[in-house]
Amino acid sequence: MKELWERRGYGLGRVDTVISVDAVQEEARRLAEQGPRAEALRALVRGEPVVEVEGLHAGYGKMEILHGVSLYVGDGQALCLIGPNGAGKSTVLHSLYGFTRIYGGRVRVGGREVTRLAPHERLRDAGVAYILQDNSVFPDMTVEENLWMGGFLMPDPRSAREAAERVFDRYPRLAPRRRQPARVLSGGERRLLEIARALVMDPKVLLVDEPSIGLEPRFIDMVFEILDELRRRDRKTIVMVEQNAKKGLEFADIGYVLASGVVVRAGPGRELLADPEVGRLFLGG
Ligand SMILES: Nc1ncnc2c1ncn2[C@@H]1O[C@H](COP(=O)(O)OP(=O)(O)OP(=O)(O)O)[C@@H](O)[C@H]1O
Repeated sequence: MKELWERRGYGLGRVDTVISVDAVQEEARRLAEQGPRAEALRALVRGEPVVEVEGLHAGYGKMEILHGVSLYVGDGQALCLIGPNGAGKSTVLHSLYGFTRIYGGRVRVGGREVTRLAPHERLRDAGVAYILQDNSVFPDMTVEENLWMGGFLMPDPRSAREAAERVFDRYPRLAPRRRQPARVLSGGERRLLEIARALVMDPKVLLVDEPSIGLEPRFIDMVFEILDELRRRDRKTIVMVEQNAKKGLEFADIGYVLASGVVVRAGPGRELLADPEVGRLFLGG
């Protein structure tokens, strides 16, 4: 109790806060007990997991947001996290990339322990790339400069440019725009550029935060087609958060429902989609 109190950073003497911290802890424990066991989550993976999260307690500063999250996803598989606002979905991605403080548990990628690695080490050494939610292009840089930025951890600028050329070859739609500032791109092209930039380092794992946010339907379909090809053809492992639960679960091999920092349900994406309880809570009945 004292430890959680300190993690949450509350001052002494606030009896109401003591009760609420206890309540949070109790609620998380209750939800976790009813939720799926680690073995059941592990069983959703084909073969060896590429990403393995075990009993993760993580948050920001002294505020614990995830209360013992386990997560497994394999080669060429996509896992989609859904759940209410504030459930901690983005915090799971942040923790996989090294943006959070970890209080307990561990994260392994490709069999390698990365729990304590910084984001740049996870990208460079473990092949984990993070595609931010919403507009993260550098608007005043050209399209090709944006792509070069994706190779900022490469040993020299030439390798970054060569890798960027390979990405241009793959997404010819970007090539005619290469010398234009990224700000002139449409919303869909920007999202494509964000994905393309993450691919410059040829990562194994793609963390994708809200790929459909702010896009028109035809661009949403384009983005999911690109992700599908990356999963099937390139055998990338994808962990995504998606507010559009229907779209996300239709796409994902594995779906997790997160609530109050705990995994409360999990299953093959389409099975979860058909789950009446999930439908009632997230799909409007
Ligand atoms: N960088 C941060 N620093 C401090 N607290 C944060 C930070 N990012 C998120 N939080 C807090 O963590 C909790 C979980 O937020 P998170 O964004 O992970 O939830 P989410 O399930 O992704 O929600 P949403 O669907 O609204 O994006 C919230 O209480 C939020 O205020």
